Amino acid sequence: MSAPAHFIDFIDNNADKFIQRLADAVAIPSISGDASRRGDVVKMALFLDNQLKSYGVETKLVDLGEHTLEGQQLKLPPAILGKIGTDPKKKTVLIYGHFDVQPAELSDGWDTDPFTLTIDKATGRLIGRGSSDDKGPILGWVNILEAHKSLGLELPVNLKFCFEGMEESGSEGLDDLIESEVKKGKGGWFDGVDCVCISDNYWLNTRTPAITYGLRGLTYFKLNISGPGRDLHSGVFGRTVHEPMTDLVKLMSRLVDPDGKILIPGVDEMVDAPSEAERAIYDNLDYNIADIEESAGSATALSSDKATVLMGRMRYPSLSIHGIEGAFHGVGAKTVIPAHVGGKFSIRLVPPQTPENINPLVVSYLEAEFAKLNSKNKLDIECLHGGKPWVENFNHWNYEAAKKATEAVYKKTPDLTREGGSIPVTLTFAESLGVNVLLLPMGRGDDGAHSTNEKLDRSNFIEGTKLLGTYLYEVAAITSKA
Ligand SMILES: C[C@H](N)C(=O)N[C@@H](Cc1c[nH]cn1)C(=O)O
Ligand SMILES: [Zn+2]
Ligand SMILES: [Zn+2]
Repeated sequence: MSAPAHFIDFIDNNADKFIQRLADAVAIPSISGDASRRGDVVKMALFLDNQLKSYGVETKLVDLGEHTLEGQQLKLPPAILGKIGTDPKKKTVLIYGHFDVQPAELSDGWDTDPFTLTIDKATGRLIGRGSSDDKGPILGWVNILEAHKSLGLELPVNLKFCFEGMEESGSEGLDDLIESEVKKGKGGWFDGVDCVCISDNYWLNTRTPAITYGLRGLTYFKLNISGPGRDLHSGVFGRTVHEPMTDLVKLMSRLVDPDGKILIPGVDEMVDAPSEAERAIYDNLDYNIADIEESAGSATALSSDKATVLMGRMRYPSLSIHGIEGAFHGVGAKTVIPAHVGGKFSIRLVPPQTPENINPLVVSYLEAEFAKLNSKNKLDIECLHGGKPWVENFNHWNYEAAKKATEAVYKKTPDLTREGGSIPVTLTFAESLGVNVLLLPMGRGDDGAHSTNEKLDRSNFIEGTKLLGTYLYEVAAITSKA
């Protein structure tokens, strides 16, 4: 059963209205990692809740409790649970997405205000923070709901929704919510779910749609080094006291080599080498070094071998150094010795790695390396958040439906990929609901999620909405035959 032609026509005919809705969403700076923006994350939850309700979804906003951020005790933004349709003859698909975004400032190097959706008429790019990650995809689902309500068309499946506002900050509170709903059994919100679909990642390149069966996990650290009672004058105290920044830079330099090799003993070693057959999967993907260099904006790939680069993203761990809190970073030449600095790095994890088996290796290595510095400063190691990796069985009707939908909308066979990023809740859904989970991306490999000038191409938003809608029809068609 392919999607009805009038559904597809509705999407084409209402494209400008859908883009305006995306502009309204992008205008809310729902940055979960910034305490001063917490009100905006809540505003975004209410915006989305209102949209869902207006197209017939029964929703509830769930209070997830409190957490500490930047030394403040804050209420977590509510999660949105929704449902529409209870036909026992239909499959029930659970849709997950997130309405929070990464931080963005014009001064980071954006060409336009990150929270004003800018439409580049020449390229069709819809530029703004969250356009691709993940406001465009979640509004894709809203577009589908609007189309069905306006056309008086019955949805081909029952839908449940779980949208959160903390994904970019470790999905705090969400696992507990899912587990408590699952414990309720029959009356629980997720009761009766047959499969999960998440649209929150990207194609490998700019040409070929993808379906995704794996995500890396994550463990995120902050190394706090403190010593002097306050910031000091380097002319007065240089070569006089142990300097936190000097210790930190030394420690951070011992984490990873410039070629990506992780220097913490036992981390790289935990992952097996690929078989010839597995290597062939990467060799055969529609991807080349130019794709990564184009999306990175530089000719700096770690290897000229495509399979090596792809495996670096999909099936090996990686360690990235993100920044230093408390370090002098402004303009000018301030001659300061910072008193406290916090170095931030994270490790992307692949099976069998988990935060539980990796964190002790990280902590004992850093403590030993710090001891070698003979510094009188103090080191405190904080793990900010983490999540486990996930790999799914793609020989399942859920993936078959996504493949058929991709072929129907894009007239192309999708790349079958593993994503280098992380969505902590994915494994929780897979394990606690015991159902198949699929990632069906909307955006392209050069969207620049988390980066400056993040964009979603107009065609990806519109064709992507058709793709997500068609997928629901394909789920209904395949499972009615089974
Ligand atoms: C893949 C997804 N769209 C995403 O961007 N996930 C984030 C999750 C995260 C964890 N800490 C901060 N953000 C990612 O992979 O970085
Ligand atoms: Zn993200
Ligand atoms: Zn995301």
